[in-house]
Amino acid sequence: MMINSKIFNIGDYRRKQLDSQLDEFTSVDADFYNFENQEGLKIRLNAYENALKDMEKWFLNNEGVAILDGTSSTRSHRKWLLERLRRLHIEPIFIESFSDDKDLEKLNINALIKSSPDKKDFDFYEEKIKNYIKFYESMNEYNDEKDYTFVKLMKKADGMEQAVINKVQSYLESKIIFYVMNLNYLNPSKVIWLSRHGESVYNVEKKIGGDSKLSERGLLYAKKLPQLLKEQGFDENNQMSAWTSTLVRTNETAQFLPFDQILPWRALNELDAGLCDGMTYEEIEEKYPEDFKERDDDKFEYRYKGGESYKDVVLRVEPVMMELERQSNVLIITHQAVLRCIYAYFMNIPQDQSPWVAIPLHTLIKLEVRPYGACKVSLIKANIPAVSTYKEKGTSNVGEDVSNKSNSSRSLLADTN
Ligand SMILES: O=P(O)(O)OC[C@H]1O[C@@](CO)(OP(=O)(O)O)[C@@H](O)[C@@H]1O
Repeated sequence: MMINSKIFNIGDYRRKQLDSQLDEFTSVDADFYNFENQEGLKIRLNAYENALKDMEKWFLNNEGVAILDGTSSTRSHRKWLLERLRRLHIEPIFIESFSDDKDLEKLNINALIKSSPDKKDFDFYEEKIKNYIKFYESMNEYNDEKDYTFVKLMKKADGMEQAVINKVQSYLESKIIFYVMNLNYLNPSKVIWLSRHGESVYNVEKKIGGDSKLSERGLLYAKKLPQLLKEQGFDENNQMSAWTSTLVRTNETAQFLPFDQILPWRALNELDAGLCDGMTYEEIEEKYPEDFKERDDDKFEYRYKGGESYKDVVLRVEPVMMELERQSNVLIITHQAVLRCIYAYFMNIPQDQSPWVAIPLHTLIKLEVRPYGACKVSLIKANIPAVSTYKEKGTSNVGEDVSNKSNSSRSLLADTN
């Protein structure tokens, strides 16, 4: 949403603190979360103090949204926190998520075991939750919190889903609430599949933009795509949908998929190259040398004459990202620039670097999204030759066939978090 933001995770501060106190880090046990455990309470308050100090420093140089990621499940803690924040002239929104659904609890714990830096033990998390519940005071039940800005999201085992929103006072707050209401916050793990369209006639001719058909090799990729998904364990009984752009090359790539739903989105169309649409990079360099350089210097912000910038694309794909937050088992077939934006969102890649991520043709990308921001990437190569459409900074060369080169410096970072 183009809003600068930073996460301050209380668990990280707690771990840092304990790490320095102990010779070898041993994670806390579940009793640490018992509010009668004075030692545990002290350590956690201290972690909050340290996070707030860093947050204050961050706000000196940044405008935006700081996310204080910690549990504030009692009225007294929230009161303490609110006072501390107001002293720093920071106005908080509290976010509460509530569920009494045991199946969801299990799902969450199992996901945590995979990716949390704390104990990898089911009983530990069950015990920790029990300790929290003992002292839990929900936000909308107490009059003394009527002036707090908060959103409480509820998902009950009986199927009831509700949101309570209190005292929203600014545009930014309403944007944040819109965002969190769209998050599938209680279902922590999911798989998203990404792919560029098959090689297009324009890709072969080194032209950008346009609305050309697939090349012969591109069509081979389209035919192979269902098999690639199957080999990855995609189960035809699972409800799976593909989202494409409205352009011919992505629709042709999706044509052999045995899915119930294939949904074309205009928002997934390729970055609009405006006056340069249909040209090669060499032609652009020759005809508009200043623009060509300007784009290389700041590719994220540069807007083609009569066209778009990467920044414009990020804003335009927002509805797709919001919908994606709710979904799992979606295959998105789109274009080089749009895929970079989507990939950067999940992989936390800084804006200025995102337009330079190499996303090769004829490669299926599997993203396993997990809590703690960890995301596992696997690249599944179709082994069908294709040109490269990657343009290095400072040159106008593209077109080399890189489909069989693995681990080249240009390939997208695999298996990072
Ligand atoms: O931002 P750069 O690196 O120019 O990449 C975007 C370009 O990628 C291309 C291919 O060169 O996309 P596409 O995936 O639709 O084939 C162009 O149409 C588009 O202008």
